Amino acid sequence: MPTRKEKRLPDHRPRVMILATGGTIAGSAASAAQSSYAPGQVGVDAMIEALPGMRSLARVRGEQVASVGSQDMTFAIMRRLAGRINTLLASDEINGVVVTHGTDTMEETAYFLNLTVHSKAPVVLTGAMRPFTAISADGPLNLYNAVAVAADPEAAGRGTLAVMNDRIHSAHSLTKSNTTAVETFISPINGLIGTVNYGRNEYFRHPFRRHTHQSEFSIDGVTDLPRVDILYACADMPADLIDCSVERGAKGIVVAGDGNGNMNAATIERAAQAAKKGVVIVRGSRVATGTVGRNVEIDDDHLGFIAADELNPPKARILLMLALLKNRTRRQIQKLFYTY
Ligand SMILES: NC(=O)C[C@H](N)C(=O)O
Repeated sequence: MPTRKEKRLPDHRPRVMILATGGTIAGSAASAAQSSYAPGQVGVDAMIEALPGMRSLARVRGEQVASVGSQDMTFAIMRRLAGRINTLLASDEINGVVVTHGTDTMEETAYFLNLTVHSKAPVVLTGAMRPFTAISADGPLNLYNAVAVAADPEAAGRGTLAVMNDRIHSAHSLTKSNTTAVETFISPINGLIGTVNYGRNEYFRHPFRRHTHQSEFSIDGVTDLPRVDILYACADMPADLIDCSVERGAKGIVVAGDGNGNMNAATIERAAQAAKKGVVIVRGSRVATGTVGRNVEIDDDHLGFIAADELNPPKARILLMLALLKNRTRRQIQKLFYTY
C-alpha cells in the first residue's frame, strides 16, 4: 500500500472511439501466407490490444457495431452507425471516431455518413486489404494512422474521411480501384485531402462539396429507405431491365451508363417512360474517372433525367435514396447532385 497519495497528471490526450464493423482488417486465415480467409473474425478489443503504440496518440475505446464482410453491409447497419456517431459526438466526451470497415463498400458507408452525421468532429473510416493474421498485414498501420487523423483537430470540418495506405481521402471522392492490391483507394475527381505517415498528418485541402455539419439530410426516425436500383449499361443492353426495376417498386434508378452516362436507344425509351410515371432516373457512368454532364448526348431536359455529375453509381444511389425521403422536384434533385 502506498503511504502517500500519488499525484496523477491530467490526461490531455484526445478521446477516440473505434466503432468496428468487420471487414478484412478483422479477417482471419488459417495461415499467414494464404489467400483465402474469413472477414470480420477479430473483435475490436483484440485489435486495440495488438496496437499498444496507439495509446500515445489518443485515449482509445472500442465498440463492436457489426461483424460483417462489407459485401454484406446493410442500410440498417449504416443507420445504426450514423445514429451512434451522432450521439457520441453530441456528448463532447469523444473528440473523433474511427470506423473499421471492409473495403468493398467502404465508399458507400463513408458517403452515407458524410450526409447523415451532423458534426464537425473527425469521422475516419479505415480497413485493410490483407487479413489481420497475414504476413505484412496492412490493417494495424491503417488503424494507427486513422486514430492519428481522428484525434487531430486539423481534420475537423473536412467531412467523413477514409485513411488507407498513408492517404487521407474524402468520402465524396474515394473509390476502390483494385480488387486485391494494398494501394487500392484513389480519389480520382477532386484529389486527396492529405497524407499520414506513421501518425504525422499533412492536409492539402477541404472537400469542395457540402457534407456532415452542412448537410440537410437527416435519418432521425427513418426506418426504411426508398428502393433505388443500379443498372449496368453495356452493348445491346436489354431495355426491359428498367421495367423489372419499376415493377419491383424502385422509386429511383441509377444507370451506370457507358461513357458519359450513355445507354442504348431502347433503354432510353423505357427509362423515359419510367420517368413519366414518377421514377427518378439518374445517369451515372461505369467509367472510373470523369463526370457526367447534362444534355451532352442525351436530352435530359426533354426526357426528365438527372445527371450524376461527380458521383459514381453506388454513391449516386445513396444520395438519391436520401433525396427521395422528401418530396422534391427533378430540378431540386439535380441541384443536390451539384451540391453534395
Ligand atoms: N479488403 C476487404 O475488406 C474486402 C472484404 N470483402 C470486405 O469488404 O469486407
